[in-house]
Amino acid sequence: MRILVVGAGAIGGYFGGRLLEAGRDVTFLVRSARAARLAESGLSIRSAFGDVDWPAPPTITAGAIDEPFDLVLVSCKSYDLDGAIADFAPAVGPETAVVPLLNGLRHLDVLDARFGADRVLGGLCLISTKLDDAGRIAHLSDVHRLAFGARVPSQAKQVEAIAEAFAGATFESRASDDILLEMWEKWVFLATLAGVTCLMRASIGDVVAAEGADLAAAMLEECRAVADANGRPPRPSAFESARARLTAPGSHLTASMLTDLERGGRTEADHVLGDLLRRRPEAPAPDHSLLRLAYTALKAQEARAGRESWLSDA
Ligand SMILES: NC(=O)C1=CN([C@@H]2O[C@H](COP(=O)(O)OP(=O)(O)OC[C@H]3O[C@@H](n4cnc5c(N)ncnc54)[C@H](OP(=O)(O)O)[C@@H]3O)[C@@H](O)[C@H]2O)C=CC1
Ligand SMILES: CC(C)(CO)C(=O)C(=O)O
Repeated sequence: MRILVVGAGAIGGYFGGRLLEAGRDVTFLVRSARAARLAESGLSIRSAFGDVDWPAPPTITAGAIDEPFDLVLVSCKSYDLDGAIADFAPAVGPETAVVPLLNGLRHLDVLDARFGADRVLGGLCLISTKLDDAGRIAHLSDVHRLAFGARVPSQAKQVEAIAEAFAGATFESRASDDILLEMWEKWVFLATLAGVTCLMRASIGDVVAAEGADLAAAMLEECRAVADANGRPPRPSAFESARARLTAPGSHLTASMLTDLERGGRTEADHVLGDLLRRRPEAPAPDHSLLRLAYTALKAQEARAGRESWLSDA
């Protein structure tokens, strides 16, 4: 199976690197700066499950793809999706499976519109990784799970082939019977985690220590209500596990969005929080929900960063 990993960042670099390590046929679609760094320093993963140091991993840049791949793993940020789609489109042929690993759900509509829903499977990952200053992938948690699954019955054979390709790599992979539900469940959890940890600029344990566990639980309820209204109520076990993780004393858990926010870079606020707000059947009036507060806080930081960079350019 020829696998194209779109982006060799925190997620693509981790799972792509693990697949390379397991001997799979992997190529990374990268932009010029990342291509140069990978050519010079290689792909490095630092993880409790074992490090990877892969000198000069196979890379390709936009414009050089001249035939379809069997699997395209999409691992860019949501705000780069349109550009990435334009770049990897030549890799998608009639038999290609596109598996996105982004948080949220809106990307499915975007990918469906470009490639057709029968090309686009569902996917998600549970892991915490970031690129360190040297461009290495730092794996920060003791979890590295990837789930994928068919959204239409005709994708069953592709799911089998992907399961076979992923088996034996150093991460947990699983074909899901209801990947859309799992994506909603992760979104409900993640939107709360991102909302709470970005608003408070602190870990879950810090928020609990400040007697804010009830706020996390209340935001989780707001997110669950959106999933319910969209016909995808989280299963009780998934919801209870989310609530326990979001209110756990001493927990170091934060969302990857907090790392982006603290770096002063862009965040996926629109994709993760804004899209959830948009999917509410009816907004309260006036809308003083916690979800809107968290979204507005992130958008205000974006506005501030834009204004400050405009001032420093002037
Ligand atoms: N990090 C985490 O712990 C987790 C992240 N996620 C989700 O995974 C997704 C990816 O996040 P993450 O890996 O952290 O993000 P990163 O920013 O670390 O990586 C994204 C990569 O995509 C690359 N990219 C963007 N556009 C293109 C393009 N046109 N061609 C080639 N490469 C491109 C970027 O390249 P360049 O270097 O050129 O900018 C960057 O290296 C997000 O939706 C995130 O929410 C999900 C679970 C956990
Ligand atoms: C919650 C977590 C760490 C799980 O993978 C995540 O998806 C993120 O922070 O972006």
